[in-house]
Amino acid sequence: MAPTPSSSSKLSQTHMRTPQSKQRLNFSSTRNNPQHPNSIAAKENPPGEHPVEVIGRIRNYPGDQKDKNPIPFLHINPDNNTLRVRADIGYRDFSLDGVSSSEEEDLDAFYKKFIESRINGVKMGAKCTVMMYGPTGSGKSHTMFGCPKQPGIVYRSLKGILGEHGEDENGGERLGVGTFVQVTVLEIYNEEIYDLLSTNGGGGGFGFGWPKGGNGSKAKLEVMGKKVKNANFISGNEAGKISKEIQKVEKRRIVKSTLCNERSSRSHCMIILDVPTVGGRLMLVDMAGSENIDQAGQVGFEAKMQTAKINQGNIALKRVVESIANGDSHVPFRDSKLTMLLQDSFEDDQSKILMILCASPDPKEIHKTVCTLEYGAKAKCIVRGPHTPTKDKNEDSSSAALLGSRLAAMDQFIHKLQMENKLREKERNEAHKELLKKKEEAAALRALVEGKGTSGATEEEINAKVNEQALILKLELEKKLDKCRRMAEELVEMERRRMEERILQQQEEVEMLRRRLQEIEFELCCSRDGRNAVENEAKELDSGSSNFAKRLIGIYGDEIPGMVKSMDLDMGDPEPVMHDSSGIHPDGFAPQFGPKTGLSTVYEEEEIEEDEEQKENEEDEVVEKLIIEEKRVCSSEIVNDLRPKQSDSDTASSRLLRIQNIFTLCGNQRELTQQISTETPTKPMAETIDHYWSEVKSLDKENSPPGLIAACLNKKETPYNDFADAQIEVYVKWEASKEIPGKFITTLKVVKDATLADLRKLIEIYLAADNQAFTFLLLGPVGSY
Ligand SMILES: Nc1ncnc2c1ncn2[C@@H]1O[C@H](COP(=O)(O)OP(=O)(O)OP(=O)(O)O)[C@@H](O)[C@H]1O
Repeated sequence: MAPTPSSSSKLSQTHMRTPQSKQRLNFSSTRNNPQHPNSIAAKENPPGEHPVEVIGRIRNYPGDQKDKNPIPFLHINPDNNTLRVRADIGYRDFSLDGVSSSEEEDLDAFYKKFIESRINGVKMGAKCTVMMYGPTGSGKSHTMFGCPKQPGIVYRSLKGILGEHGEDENGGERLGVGTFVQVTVLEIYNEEIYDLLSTNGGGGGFGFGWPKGGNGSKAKLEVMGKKVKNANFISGNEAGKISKEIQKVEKRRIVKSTLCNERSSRSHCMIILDVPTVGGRLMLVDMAGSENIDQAGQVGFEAKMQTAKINQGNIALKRVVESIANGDSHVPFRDSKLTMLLQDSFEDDQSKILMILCASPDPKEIHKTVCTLEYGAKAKCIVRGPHTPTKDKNEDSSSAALLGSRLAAMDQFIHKLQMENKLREKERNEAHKELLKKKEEAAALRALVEGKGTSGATEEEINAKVNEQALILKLELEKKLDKCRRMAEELVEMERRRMEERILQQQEEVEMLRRRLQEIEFELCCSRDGRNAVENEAKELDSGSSNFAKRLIGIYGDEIPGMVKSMDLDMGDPEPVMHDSSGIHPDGFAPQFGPKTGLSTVYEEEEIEEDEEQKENEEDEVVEKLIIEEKRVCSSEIVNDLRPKQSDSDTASSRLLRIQNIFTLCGNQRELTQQISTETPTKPMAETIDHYWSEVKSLDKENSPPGLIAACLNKKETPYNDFADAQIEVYVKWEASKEIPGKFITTLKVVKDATLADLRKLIEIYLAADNQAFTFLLLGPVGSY
């Protein structure tokens, strides 16, 4: 912690002596007062000077009180130096060095009128003490510190010494390169001195009356002689920065609400502003309110004691002033900390004191105002006596001490400047290096840009290149597309050829089958009609496949005995005709034929009257439609048994009869099948079931015959035996639609409970055309044909 210039120097502490400490100030007694024209001193000695100047400052009415008191009791006389206090019984004039009303002169005007000249003196090395004296609420702090709109004397003085931006206020030449100030801020409270710039709290706090949000406890300082020891200070040459610091610490002052002032300063505040380069010193003292204990309205012993202690400084100062003014041999400077610190201000003949007496215009405050003015008038009367040789001798030693102090402060400041200079030098070097680096980077970038500019292509060239590349890519793409197209065409062609080959192959197979069929038919004819017939058939077969169909008609054209000729009973088709057990068709069409092996399904041609060419074509179609499968042969006896009796033309009764016959037939067949199916189903049988299963799978289940589907589905879960048990074989002959003419014969397996509708569905599946209409012609047990 750096000491204040005055306290840091041991020299100043030990050797500094108040020049006039051993010499009484001449006071204004008539006898000794040199100002008095009749005084002896005036005759013998040159007139002494007044070390204390007194200015009256009348604050404006607080709030709306002005309206309530239209007639002011304080009146400034035209000479501007006399203040008249009016009372009911008369008036009293107080002669001062100046009077100012804050209503007429704001702080700026007041500063310029009464303070500025003294600050200029400090700048030149003079010493000046400005102290605010007056009762609480009279505007002391306001005048000293001001308000945000109007800076007080403290800040204006700083600006006056250092200038706005480190230059002097008038914007002229600075007072040498080393013009700076050192500022110490002290607070005297309860007869203790505290360092408001200290934040470490070495001296402990008060615990009473601290302002809210204070920066913690303050350091307590000791007084050595007439100076404080180890006080912190702010040094610098920028008024703004220092002002900000003072503003901060000023808030740390102890304030308290009193009857007289809501935020009453309960302490004396002393701002010591040294200008080491010239030895100037400005002491700004904002004194606590000068009211007495009762006026302060404090209650309680402790509070009263505090008020008493606060007043101790005021009372001591009052006594000092009176003592000096009276020419007493002893001036009680040491009665209070305040007067100890102000001793130099009174005794140093180069020091001037400006006492600002603050007064309120409120008539209620008249008593305090009069007291204050009386006090000021006394202080104004202090006259500093002429110098004596002894004093000169003392002055010399004092001057030496002062010089030593100044030199120490200068050394300190120079050291500080050197450090700052080094720091700035370092920053400058770093900035310079950074600048060089940036320059290099900029040069490199420039070179890059320039290089690109010379070697690079123009925009048109770049565009042309891009277009060229795009064209190449497009051509390549088109080539690839062509290739793909060709490949696809080749593939299609290949596939087409393969399909053609397959068709040819299938045609060959069909041809082979046709031939095989012819052989079978031939064998069949041989077995039935004998050799001649066989020869005839062979001849017919040789003559073309159309004869095959013709022969089939010959063979199967008649209704098979025991078969039902059905006209789709469910759909109201023409009624089927039932054969009698003799196997004779009602039309006399159906011939008898015995058990036989052969086709389960054949296509019957009805008309073979067309010309040869047409016949050949139709034969080809018929051959293609042939479905050959192995067929089990049933005995004709069964058919005979199952065959219904000869039907008559009575439609209703014959229909009922026929239906009954069908179910009888189916029932008989079921019995037969049950007998047969005790054996394990043969492979063809299993294949047939599989065939139906695959057919049924492709069906739309909702529209499928329930019995059949059930059977087929059950077949999946049940073994063949069970499935065979559940089925019977039925011989069915039907006629397809007119679009696809022809008759079909086949044996079908149906479930035992199947209805004609189921059978119809089965045939639809068989035809693989759901929408294809057809008509039942015959229905009967297997082997009945
Ligand atoms: N000239 C003025 N113009 C405007 N307001 C003023 C003026 N003088 C004082 N005041 C206001 O009056 C109130 C009391 O003033 P101030 O605190 O300066 O009195 P004080 O003499 O310092 O009192 P204390 O001794 O109790 O600290 C403050 O709110 C202050 O702003």
